[in-house]
Amino acid sequence: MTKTIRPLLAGNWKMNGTRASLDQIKAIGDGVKTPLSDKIDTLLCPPATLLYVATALCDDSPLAIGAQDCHQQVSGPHTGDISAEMIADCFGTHVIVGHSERRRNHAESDMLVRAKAHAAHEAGLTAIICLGETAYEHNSGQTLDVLKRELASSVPDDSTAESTVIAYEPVWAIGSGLIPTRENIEEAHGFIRSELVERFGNGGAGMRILYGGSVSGANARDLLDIPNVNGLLVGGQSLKAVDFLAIYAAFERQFA
Ligand SMILES: O=C[C@H](O)COP(=O)(O)O
Repeated sequence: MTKTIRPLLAGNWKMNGTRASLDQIKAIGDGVKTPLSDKIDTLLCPPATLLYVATALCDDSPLAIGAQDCHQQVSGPHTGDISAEMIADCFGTHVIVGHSERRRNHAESDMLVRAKAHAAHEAGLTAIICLGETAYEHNSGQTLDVLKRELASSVPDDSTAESTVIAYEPVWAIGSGLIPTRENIEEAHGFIRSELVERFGNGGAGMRILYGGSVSGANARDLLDIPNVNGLLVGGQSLKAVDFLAIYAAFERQFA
C-alpha cells in the first residue's frame, strides 16, 4: 500500500435499496464517524432514487454520497438518464462510470465511458472509472492487454489524482465469491500504476486504484496490504451497515 495515498472505501448498492433502506445509510454514515475518519475516505453510491435523501441524511457525516452512472451530456432528450450536473445538484460528489454491468447490459464502449468521466469532471465530480477482464480473458492470459486498452480508451486526458479514481474489478470476481490471487492483484495494480504514471506523471502516481470483486470483512485487510491497492469498491457487502462497517474496521486496523 502506498501510504501517502489517502485510502477510499466505496460501496455500490447497484439496483438495490428503497426508502426502507435509508436506516442502513444512516447507520453507515454514523458508523464511519470515528477518530480515524480524517485518514480514510468513505463513499456510498445508492440508487439514484435515494441520492438526494441520502446526502441530506449524511450531512453531518464524513460519508460521501455518489451515483452509479451519468449521461455524457449536461441535459437534453435522454429519457431515463441523469447528468453529472444533476448528481452534483443533489450534493453527490462521486460517480461510478464504466462498471462492467453497464458495459455489458448497456453495451457501453470505452469511448462512451471516457465521455462520461469527462462529463463528471466538468461537473466537479470525482469519476470512479471501472476496468477489468472477463473470465475468458483472465484464463487466456489477456488481463494486462485488457487493462492497457481500457486505461488508454476509458480514462480522459483531463484526469487528475483528485478528479479520478480507477477501480480494478475482474468481471469474474464480481458477486461470485471468487478473488484473484494476491500475486494477480499485485501485478494488475502495479501495471495500472505504471500506465497512469507514464501518462499522467505525478497525477498518475497519486491516483487511487481500488480493488473490487467479492470484498468482505474477512478479506479486506489482506487486500489492503497489497501494494497499489488504495482502497476497495464493495458491492453486496455494502448493503447492510453491519457488513460495510466490518470492512471499515479493517481499514481502521490497516491505517491506524
Ligand atoms: O461495484 C462493485 C462490484 O461490482 C463488486 O461487487 P461485489 O462486492 O458484490 O462482488
